[in-house]
Formats: sequence, C-alpha cells, structure tokens
Amino acid sequence: MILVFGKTGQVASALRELVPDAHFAGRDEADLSRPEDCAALIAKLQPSGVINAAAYTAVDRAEEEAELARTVNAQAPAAMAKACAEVGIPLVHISTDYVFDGSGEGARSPDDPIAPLNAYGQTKAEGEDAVRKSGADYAIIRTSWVFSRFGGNFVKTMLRLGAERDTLRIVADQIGGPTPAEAIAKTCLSALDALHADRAASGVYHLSGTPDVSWADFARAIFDEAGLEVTVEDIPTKDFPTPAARPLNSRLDCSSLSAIGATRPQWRPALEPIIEEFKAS
Ligand SMILES: NC(=O)C1=CN([C@@H]2O[C@H](COP(=O)(O)OP(=O)(O)OC[C@H]3O[C@@H](n4cnc5c(N)ncnc54)[C@H](OP(=O)(O)O)[C@@H]3O)[C@@H](O)[C@H]2O)C=CC1
Ligand SMILES: Cc1cn([C@H]2C[C@H](O)[C@@H](COP(=O)(O)OP(=O)(O)O[C@H]3O[C@@H](C)C(=O)[C@@H](O)[C@H]3O)O2)c(=O)[nH]c1=O
Repeated sequence: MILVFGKTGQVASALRELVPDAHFAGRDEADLSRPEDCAALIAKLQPSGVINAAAYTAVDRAEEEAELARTVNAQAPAAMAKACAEVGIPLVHISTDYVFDGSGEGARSPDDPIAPLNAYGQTKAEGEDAVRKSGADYAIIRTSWVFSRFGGNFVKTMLRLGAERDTLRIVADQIGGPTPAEAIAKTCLSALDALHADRAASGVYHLSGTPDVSWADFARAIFDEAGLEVTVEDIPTKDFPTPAARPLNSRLDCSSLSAIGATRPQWRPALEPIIEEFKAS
C-alpha cells in the first residue's frame, strides 16, 4: 500500500484518480505542522512507499508565516524521510522551481546551485536537504506552475478574472513550464517504481510542462482555449508588486526524467477539462 500525505491538494487529488487504493492522509490524520504525527503514521501503517504531496504553498503568505511554512515544508518531510529510512521504504517528495534564484536564461539542471528568493522557496530547499541527508531511498521531483481541475491555481484565477474583465495586466518577464498535476502524479508513481527496482535511482529530478512560456503567454493560451476575448497586457514584474519575490527564469532541464521512466508533458491539452468544468459550473 502506498501512503500519500495530502488529500485535497492538486497533486494529491490527481494521485487519487490514478491510485484510489492508496492511503491518503489529510490534515485530520496527519497535520504536517506536527512532524512527529507523520513519522508515527508511517511506522503504524508500514506502507510499501510514501509520496509527500502536501505542503505550505501560499507563496506570499509564507513571508509572514515563515516558521509554520518551515515546519510543514522542511521539518515534516525530514520526519517522513527519517521514518522511511527506518522502515526501509522509498519516499517521493515534491519540490519547486522557486528553490532557484531565476538568474540567466538557461534551463536549470537538478545539480545546479539553489538560492531561493522567498520564504516558501527557502523552506522547500530545507525540506530537500533533509530528505537528501536522511538515509532513505528518495526521489525529489522539482516541478513548477502546477495547474489542474482541483484546488486553486493560475488557470482558474485567469478564468475567473477573464469572465469579469476585458483587459488583464500579466507579468511577461517570468518564464517557466506550466505543469498539469496529473503528469506530476504519474511521475511520482514512476519514481516509486524506479526506486523499488533500483535504489540507485535516488536523486533529484525536474518535471515541467512544455513549452516554456511567460505567465502572460500562458494567460493568452488559457483565454484562447476558453474562447474568451480578453486583452492581456504584458507588464514587467516590477509593475506587479507582491510580498514574495519570484524568480524570472524558472526553466527546468528535465532531460534526466527518462531515468525514472517519465517524460515532459505538453501543458496545452490539459487546459481543456478545466475550462469545460469552469463553463459547466
Ligand atoms: N502549486 C504549485 O504551483 C506548485 C506546487 N509545487 C509543490 O507540489 C506539491 C503539491 O502542491 P499542490 O498539490 O499544488 O498543493 P496545494 O496547495 O494544491 O495543496 C497542498 C496540500 O497540502 C495540505 N497541507 C497544507 N498544510 C498542511 C498541514 N499543516 N497538514 C496537512 N496538510 C497540509 C493542504 O491541505 P488543506 O487542503 O487541508 O489545506 C493541501 O491538501 C507541494 O510540495 C508544492 O510545494 C511545486 C511547484 C509548483
Ligand atoms: C492574478 C495575477 C497574477 N499575476 C502574476 C503574479 C505572479 O508573478 C504570476 C503567478 O501568480 P500566482 O500567484 O498564481 O503564482 P505563484 O503562487 O507564485 O505560483 C507558484 O506557486 C508555488 C507554490 C510554486 O511552487 C511555483 O512553481 C509557482 O507555481 O502571475 C499577474 O501578473 N497579474 C495578475 O492579474
């Protein structure tokens, strides 16, 4: 049995569609602000593998709640990884492009140095470090710009705002790969299989949707697919001030994904079901 931390989030919901028989631990069963609960659940259930799909993901709020974000994003994964090492089972942990500083224009490789710009990215970086040092067999899947039918995300924000306004001002100098949650769920399962087959598969992997685009171009594609006539005005990041700084270059080099039997997904076809659901609602 696979144990998934997270029940209602985007990736956890996508996992539920692929492996309904897995055990999904929500906040009621394992609150990540109490890391010892996570370790205790692993010891109690003795699963065949663990996927951590829960995290503190409110990027701007994390600037003010850095300690809570650190407990959830770093200390809880540390406790999970330690428990996995003790039971002798692999852990798949999800991380983010926001561990990078976004300088330059090239795609970042998994081994490139990290230097987070904001509290969320800093706590995710600390979580990665703890998993890496835990002694467990692990895969850290760094992904970016996640969207899906589930929960909140940029696609749903654009559909909501696009239904209310004729023109939107969207940052055009942050570039990255929007990633469907379904592709992340699939990759987590492939990573678990790879770790079961060969513990040498342990490592950091990058997964983002293709092609890389700016948020403004992504918004235009969303409106195009939805048939909404919304003018997207390109603006620089400095004209959209937010509490947390965001990296400009979020391009991820995903070439090592083949080692865990995964590939980069195209993001555009994944917009359709979200738009259909939005129109029906
Ligand atoms: N969203 C994105 O754009 C990106 C996400 N990622 C990473 O991908 C992973 C999955 O993200 P995604 O599915 O989008 O996240 P969501 O924000 O959709 O879901 C996060 C989940 O974590 C749960 N959670 C938060 N705090 C706690 C807590 N204290 N105890 C228990 N559960 C908690 C939430 O539960 P509840 O519903 O009860 O609040 C929710 O189910 C995370 O590791 C994230 O850092 C990486 C790159 C981009
Ligand atoms: C709503 C809106 C946003 N934006 C910009 C702000 C920001 O730079 C960008 C995306 O905004 P969001 O707040 O949706 O994105 P954000 O919460 O920063 O998304 C991040 O979430 C975390 C969890 C991750 O790990 C990252 O990979 C990334 O997906 O769009 C505009 O320019 N105009 C707008 O009207």
